Amino acid sequence: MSVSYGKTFASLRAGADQAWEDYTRHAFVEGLCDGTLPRTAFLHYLVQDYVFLIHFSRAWSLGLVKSETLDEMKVCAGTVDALVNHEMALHVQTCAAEGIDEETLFTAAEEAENLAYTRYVMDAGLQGDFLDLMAALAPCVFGYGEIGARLGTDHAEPYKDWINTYAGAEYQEVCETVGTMLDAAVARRLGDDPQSSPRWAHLQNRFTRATELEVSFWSMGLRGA
Ligand SMILES: Cc1ncc(C[n+]2csc(CCO)c2C)c(N)n1
Repeated sequence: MSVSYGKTFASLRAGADQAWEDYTRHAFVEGLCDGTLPRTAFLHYLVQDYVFLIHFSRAWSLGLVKSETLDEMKVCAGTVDALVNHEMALHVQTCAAEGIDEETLFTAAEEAENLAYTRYVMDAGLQGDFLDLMAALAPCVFGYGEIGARLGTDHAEPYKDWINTYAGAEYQEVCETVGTMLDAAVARRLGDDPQSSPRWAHLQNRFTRATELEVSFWSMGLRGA
C-alpha cells in the first residue's frame, strides 16, 4: 500500500482480511474508476449517501462528546464541519445538476443497508467509549482515502469530481490527521501494546463489521443501475 494512515489503522486493516479488499476494490469502485458505472447507480448512491452523511455527522458529533483531549475534540469538530459545510455540497451540486433538489435528498427514504450502517456506528459510540466509536468510523475515513490514493487524480469524466474529492491532497491530509489522532487515542487508553489488550478483539470486530457494511453500501448502490 502506498499510503500510510498510522499503525492503528494498519493493524485493523490487516485484521479485517478479505472484507477490506471487498470494500476498496468493489465493482462499484472499479466502475467509478473506468467510467462504466451507470449514471442511475451513481445517483442512487449519491442520494443515499447524502442521508448517510447526515447520520455520520451525528456520529462524529458524538465523538466530540466522548473525547478526552482537546486534540480529539479538534479532529471531531473539524470532521463535522467538513461534512456538513463542505462534503455534502458535492452531493447537493451533483444532484441539483440532475434535477434532484435538496429537499428530496433530505427526505429520501433510507435503504436498509444505509440504515444498518449508520445506526450500527452510532450505537457503537453510544454503548462504548471513544475508541469503540472510532473503530466503527475508521473504515469510512481510511477506505475512501485508500480508494482515492489508488485511483489518483488523473481521470476523465464522468466521475472525476467524485474521485478528486478523495484523491486530492486535502482529503489525504485529513486521513493522516485522523490516523495520528487515532494512534494517540489508542496509546492513551490501551498503552504501547494495544493488540494485547483484552479490548482489542472487540475493537477489531467493530472495524471489520463496519467494513462489511461499506461493502453492502456499494452493493446497494449497484442495485440502482
Ligand atoms: C458510504 C460512505 N462511506 C464513506 C464515505 C466517506 N466519508 C464519509 S464521512 C467522511 C468524513 C470523514 O472525514 C468520509 C470521507 C461516504 N461518503 N460514504
